[in-house]
Amino acid sequence: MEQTLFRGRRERKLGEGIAVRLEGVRKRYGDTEAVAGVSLEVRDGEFFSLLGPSGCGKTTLLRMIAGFDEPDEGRILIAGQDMRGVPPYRRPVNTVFQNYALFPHMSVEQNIAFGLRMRRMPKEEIARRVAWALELVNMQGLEKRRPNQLSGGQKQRVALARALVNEPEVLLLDEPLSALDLKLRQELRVELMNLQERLGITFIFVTHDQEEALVMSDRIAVMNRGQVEQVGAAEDVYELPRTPFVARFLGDSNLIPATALEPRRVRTPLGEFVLDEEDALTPGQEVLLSIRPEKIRLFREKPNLPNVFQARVDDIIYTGAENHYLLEADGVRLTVNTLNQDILEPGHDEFSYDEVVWVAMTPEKLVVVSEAGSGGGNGA
Ligand SMILES: Nc1ncnc2c1ncn2[C@@H]1O[C@H](COP(=O)(O)OP(=O)(O)OP(=O)(O)O)[C@@H](O)[C@H]1O
Repeated sequence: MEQTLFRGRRERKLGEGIAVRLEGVRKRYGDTEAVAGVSLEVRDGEFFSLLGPSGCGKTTLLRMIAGFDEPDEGRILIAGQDMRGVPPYRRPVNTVFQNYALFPHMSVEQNIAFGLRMRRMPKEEIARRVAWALELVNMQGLEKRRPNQLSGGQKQRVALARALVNEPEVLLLDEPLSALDLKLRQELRVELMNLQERLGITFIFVTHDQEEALVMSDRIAVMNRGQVEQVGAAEDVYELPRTPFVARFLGDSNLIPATALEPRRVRTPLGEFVLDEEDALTPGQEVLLSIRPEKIRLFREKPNLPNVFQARVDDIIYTGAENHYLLEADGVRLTVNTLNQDILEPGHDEFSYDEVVWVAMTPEKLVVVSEAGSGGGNGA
């Protein structure tokens, strides 16, 4: 099995084993199928994210791994053990919640020590572990404070320390950064990543924030309506989305309808395109093609490239670091993002309103996304 992953383009070696395995897990609340058949494997030492919009079933899935809820169908295995009927406190996992869930009447130290006291650990061992956990999250010196004397970021550090002090095999994190402001969130992202790398604990991280998932994760499972639509390394799910939902949810995407003429040749409203696609199409097949706004290239003169056509600049949005061009061609609207960067020749991308430009779509950046639910990249 391939064990080398890249996070932020840094090579990471993961363990051989499977920390958490979900097999056909389902959960229904009345008429709502919150989790609709999820199969996944999370590797030992992996930073794994469950990413999806509100209501897609992320929290329900996490709660079932933690043992706060049981699946209606399917199995959850942690470190190879079937968890059916195993209560939360007997599972080798701990959870960090969005709202910290600290005990308000206890000091930082007492909050962190609570789980260890419940397990009747000797006093010296508790003190040693609490000191270790405080140092881990940079909270030394604040051990006597109460939660209401802490900032949001500090509270979340205490919540993290309280979970880590139990030395779980798997740490479950349910939107732990979403209550914090952007700057703090960005700082804590880096801290969390470093901590995870240092401790080697498996993290399962729930978020609806695509950037957070892309930055932090070894792999991401993109969820929609109780199902996993695609699993892969950040670059894979971003560069090669397999469903229209994944293409739209992770960043912006241009979706173009196409009909296959040959396995790697399609007809679109913009002309005939060649594809560089692993899985060949059947002639007559109707698909959607996805291309990211920053992968489309614009030219003044007709370039000698495949998949070129002309379009009119309908609107230009200046966002500081980028220009967003809204193009119109044969009834299709496209968004193109270009960087305003000094290393590029001046004037290379300064197109004007109503200008007719040449557009090129590199075959390897043009991805076939099958309709969701039609077998377009699932689970495991
Ligand atoms: N205890 C419950 N009783 C009834 N319905 C529930 C319960 N818990 C969750 N649901 C429903 O199940 C679906 C999935 O909810 P879940 O909380 O897992 O989604 P989520 O992806 O975590 O969303 P969010 O990001 O908003 O927390 C939703 O439609 C939700 O309303």
